[in-house]
Amino acid sequence: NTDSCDCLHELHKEAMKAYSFETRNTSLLGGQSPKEVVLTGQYVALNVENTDVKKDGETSSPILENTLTAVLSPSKDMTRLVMLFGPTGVGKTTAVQKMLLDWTGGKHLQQFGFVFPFAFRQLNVLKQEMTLEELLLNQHGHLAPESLGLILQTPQSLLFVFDGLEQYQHQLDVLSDSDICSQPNQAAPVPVLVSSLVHGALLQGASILVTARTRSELNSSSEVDCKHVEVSGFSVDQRKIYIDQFFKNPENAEKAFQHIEQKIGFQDICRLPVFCWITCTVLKAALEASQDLPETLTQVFVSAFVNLIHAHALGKTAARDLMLGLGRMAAHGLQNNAVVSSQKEMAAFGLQQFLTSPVLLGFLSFEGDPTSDNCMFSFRLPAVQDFLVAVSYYLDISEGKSLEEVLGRLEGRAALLKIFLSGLSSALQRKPLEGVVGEFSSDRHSEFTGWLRNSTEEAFQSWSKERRLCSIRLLHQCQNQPLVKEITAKLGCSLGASFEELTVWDAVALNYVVMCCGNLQDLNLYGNRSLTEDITQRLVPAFSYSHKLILPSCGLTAASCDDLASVLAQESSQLRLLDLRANKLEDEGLIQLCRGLSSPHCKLQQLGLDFCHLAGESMGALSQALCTGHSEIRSLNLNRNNLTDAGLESLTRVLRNSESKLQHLLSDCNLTKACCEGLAEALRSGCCSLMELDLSCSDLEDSGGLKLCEALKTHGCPLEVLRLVRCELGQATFQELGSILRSGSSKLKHLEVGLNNVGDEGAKYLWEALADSRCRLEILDMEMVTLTDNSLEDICSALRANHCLKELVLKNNGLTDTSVPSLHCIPQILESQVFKYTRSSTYDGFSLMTSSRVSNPLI
Ligand SMILES: Nc1ncnc2c1ncn2[C@@H]1O[C@H](COP(=O)(O)OP(=O)(O)OP(=O)(O)O)[C@@H](O)[C@H]1O
Repeated sequence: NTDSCDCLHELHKEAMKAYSFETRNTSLLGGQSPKEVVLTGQYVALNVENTDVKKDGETSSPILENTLTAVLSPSKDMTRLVMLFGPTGVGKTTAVQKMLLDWTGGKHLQQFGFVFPFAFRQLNVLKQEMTLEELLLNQHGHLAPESLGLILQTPQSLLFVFDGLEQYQHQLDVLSDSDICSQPNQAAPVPVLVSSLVHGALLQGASILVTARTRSELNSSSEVDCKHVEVSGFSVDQRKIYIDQFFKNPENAEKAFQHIEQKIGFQDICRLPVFCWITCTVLKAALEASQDLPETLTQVFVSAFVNLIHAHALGKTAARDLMLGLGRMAAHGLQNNAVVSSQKEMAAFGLQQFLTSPVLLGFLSFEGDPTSDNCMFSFRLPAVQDFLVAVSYYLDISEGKSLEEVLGRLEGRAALLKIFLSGLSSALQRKPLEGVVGEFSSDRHSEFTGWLRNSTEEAFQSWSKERRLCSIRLLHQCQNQPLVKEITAKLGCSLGASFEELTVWDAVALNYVVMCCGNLQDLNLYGNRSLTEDITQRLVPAFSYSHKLILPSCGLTAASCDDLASVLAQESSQLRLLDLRANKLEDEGLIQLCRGLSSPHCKLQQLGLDFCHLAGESMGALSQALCTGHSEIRSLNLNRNNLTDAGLESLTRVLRNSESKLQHLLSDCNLTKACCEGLAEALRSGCCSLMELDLSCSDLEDSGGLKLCEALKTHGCPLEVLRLVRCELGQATFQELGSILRSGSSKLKHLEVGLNNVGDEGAKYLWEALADSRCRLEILDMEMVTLTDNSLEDICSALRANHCLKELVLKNNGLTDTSVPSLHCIPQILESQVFKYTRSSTYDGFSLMTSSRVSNPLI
């Protein structure tokens, strides 16, 4: 018995070597036949994602074959059902074909004595009732009827593979008990046999592998152990392997790979092996003919379609009719989520005349006689459908559907369609296609251009980041420089793509748009966490065309600084403001950036480096760059770095340099009193142009504070804004500040000294100063300096006497109901708009600190 079973097993394996899930021929839009891919060694191992089977410690996505072998390993007598799913063209059929051939060759799935492959599409045509044994004989002619009893005796050793669930015209639902077929020799309709197998009623313990385009949740009975495995398509590395194999010529392979990675593939489309096949075929033809390579996705599809029509020598009228018929089929499929069309529907789409023509196989897949009622037709790739809908929009004005109608019917599923509509709106891009199908309608062209103009403006005024990014992609795809320039001019030459996840292809699109604009005011990429080195490198052209470049929280590291430096050093660079806040540049990054800052071409005026993980080491390079004589830097923000006193000391070189234009230095950076000596000296040097200095959050203490006061007292000290918040200052510094403000020699207009614990006594010096007519202070921030109601009288008299102050911040002090209402009664506070704001902010802070002790004075 065992011997005969072994013999049957070998016989079956031998026969399965010839089996093919699909009999399709290689076609431009469909790819190579899965079997050919495997037999010619073109198969690139695929990975899986989101699998129900997880292995501990696995970091990268596992290889598909290993996962399937593992998940199908029998553990108990329960039927195992595995759904292998992924979008069309991702390689499911090819993968199961590979598994089958591996099994026949003794690799993978060796736990099974017999693997029985089926294509769902072929099961549709079996209308008569039959037994499972007859079904097996029908599909696998090499089996002898008398051997089946023996083979089916041990279900655990059997694997049934069903490919292409979406092509199946029946459901796989659980059957009612009366409908179930439980015996291999019991006759039933084929859908009942299949469902009974899948749900474990027939041949319990057998394994079932089903492939489907979407994750289908089978309404399975409890006896079935159902697992899902998702095919994720080609990663970048796998694309590289595929392209190298495809081209053979390494130079062309590299060109094609770079071209796909940088320009053409996007929106995940190049994860699909079938897309790689189409694109490689088009690129290969162009490279061999020494033609220009397609620059956009639309150009790839235009080339593919033109090649197909040429290959079948179709005349213009026939080609146009074919495009229109396929366009109707595509629109019907997209609108109704219909995967297959019947022969009757094909006639309704106007494709009757093509049913017997070989050209149809170039665009569609079908099995058997295309004129028979049973034949079902489908597209191999949804992108082909989108392209056809776009082509027929421009070709067919007779049906009168407006663009809004066409897009509206597809609701959120029109992204790719818009790409093709935009691409085909370009005369240059559609020209080769017009050469074979005739001219596109100019009315349609105007309608689309108007729509693009409006939708782009709306997108950039909206909060939707997806819409903005989508607009950038559309503008790139249309390759229409005057139009892009006109639209961006209307947007005030300001582009924002904040909080996006820009891909390499988006970077290409963004570059194109900025180049068309020529002179961009702002480019705001705030919070683009994905600005990797690779992407910044590609964005160099866009960066150097921008006046203001906003890049906070973009995940930039030192690796990107070389590219940023090259932007600054470009002779044509327009950059005036560069905001790099909250990126982990570190000293290494800043040192590289300094290469650009010291270039004679650098025109930068404002540089934001706050919270960039800088320590003091890079300050030497920075001060050297700012002392070059041609530096235009006026504002430097180094807040929230760990500069150290030595780092700041290096920077004081810049302040002493008469050619430096630095006016604003923000460096709330954990400094100590040790930095004050050098700083004060620089401020007194007479060469310093610094108007704003922020040393908040540094342990300056009175000894540091007094040194700074020395500088403030010096005639000609340019400081107008000084922030010394939380600097451990005491009354001595406040006394000195008060006397400087009263002296009338200081230019100080804005003073922030909050979070220094000086109390009423310390603050008193500033109230006295405010009361003095020589005090020029306009803004005074005294948040949380432990004021109490005892200061009330001083504050009131200072405010009554003062005529300069515009804003006073008293948040988070110990003022209570006793003082706050009196403050509100001061005429200056009541009259001035700014005071009104300040008044409420005073109350906010006040209530925050002492809400348990006061009632709301404003009620
Ligand atoms: N692993 C692979 N290596 C090389 N080429 C592949 C691979 N997988 C698929 N292809 C190419 O992509 C084409 C489409 O693949 P396949 O038919 O297997 O996709 P599918 O997921 O079964 O699609 P559908 O859901 O439409 O049936 C193949 O004809 C082949 O040219």
